[in-house]
Amino acid sequence: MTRFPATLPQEKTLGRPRPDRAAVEAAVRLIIEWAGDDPDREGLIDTPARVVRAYEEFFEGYNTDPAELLARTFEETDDYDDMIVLRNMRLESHCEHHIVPIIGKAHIAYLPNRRVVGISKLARLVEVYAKRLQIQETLTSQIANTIAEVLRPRGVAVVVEAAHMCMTTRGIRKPGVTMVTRRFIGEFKDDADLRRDFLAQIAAPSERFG
Ligand SMILES: Nc1nc2c(ncn2[C@@H]2O[C@H](COP(=O)(O)OP(=O)(O)OP(=O)(O)O)[C@@H](O)[C@H]2O)c(=O)[nH]1
Ligand SMILES: [Zn+2]
Repeated sequence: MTRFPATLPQEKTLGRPRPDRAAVEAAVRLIIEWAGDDPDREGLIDTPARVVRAYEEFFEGYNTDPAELLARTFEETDDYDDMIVLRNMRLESHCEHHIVPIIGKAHIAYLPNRRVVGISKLARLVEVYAKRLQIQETLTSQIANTIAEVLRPRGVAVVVEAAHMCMTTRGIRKPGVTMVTRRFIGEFKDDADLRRDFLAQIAAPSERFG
């Protein structure tokens, strides 16, 4: 039996009112002072503005509706009905607990139900959710749920493997540890052979073709 999530996670974040840039720069200046440095010295004077520009990049996923990204699909794929896999996508995110980088990779597969999507859109989908604050479990589920809801494929599989800098560079400090999260929907959930096939695909050595 094919199971899909009933609805997409609510996009409560889109269109929220935001504080203005000057207020955010002032907050960064306060952190510099709190750390014990002088925010007016030459090397730091432009830092609040730089940090805000950098954070704009890190959090740009709040500006895009993920479902809209996948809206443009190609119908009628002749008879292609096997899995479509996008593997080894670099993933850069920030954890919601410490706002510290999460670096890793994502792998996505889906079993089309006549409709396919441009492959770059799947990579963009990963990017949109990665450039928001969340935990890795939620990130993994959101990517899978959106593909399931918008494309209505026969199945979706998402695996994320990442290192959390909040665990490697501070706190417990365990460099080399990675976290693996997986979400299987539809036929990937029901069919252990299919799941193994997908996991073998993403484990295989990959060659750089270009
Ligand atoms: N499950 C999960 N935990 C995460 C993720 N990112 C960070 N964490 C954890 O979130 C937890 C937050 O725990 P707290 O005790 O509130 O924070 P903390 O005092 O900074 O904890 P330590 O990191 O253990 O020093 C930590 O255990 C982190 O390792 C994630 O994506 N998923
Ligand atoms: Zn963290």
